[in-house]
Amino acid sequence: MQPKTLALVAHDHKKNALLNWVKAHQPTLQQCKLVATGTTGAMLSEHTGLAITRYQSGPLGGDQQIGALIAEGSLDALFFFWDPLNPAPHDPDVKALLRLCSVWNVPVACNEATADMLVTSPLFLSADYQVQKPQY
Ligand SMILES: O=C(CO)COP(=O)(O)O
Repeated sequence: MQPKTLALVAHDHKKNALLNWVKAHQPTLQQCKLVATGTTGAMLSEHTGLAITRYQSGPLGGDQQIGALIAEGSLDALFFFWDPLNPAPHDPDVKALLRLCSVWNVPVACNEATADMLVTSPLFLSADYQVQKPQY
């Protein structure tokens, strides 16, 4: 069974929240393949030592690169602590990424509470469980 591939993304005002969340769940997360947008990935690996594949920074296309993983069926879940209180210049990319999660039935957590539930879910963690991809 392949390890699950998880994407970790946070806007600047949410990066500390994501770091704290990652530290709290590090034993589980280190069994997964982790990918992230550029600045988020650099910050998380610097402070946790986790191996994280980094894509471009979000405003430079990183959200779209993670979206491409979704479209090719290579992502098992997205943890995206986006900032509801500050506008992002690449808001269309943010919306597109969240939209693809709905299109492809990819679990997505946008805050700590949902992220806690997803990453501790026996269903999600079970080796046999595969998210059902819709047929188009
Ligand atoms: O902007 C982002 C997501 O939309 C995150 O990008 P960074 O991880 O490069 O800050």
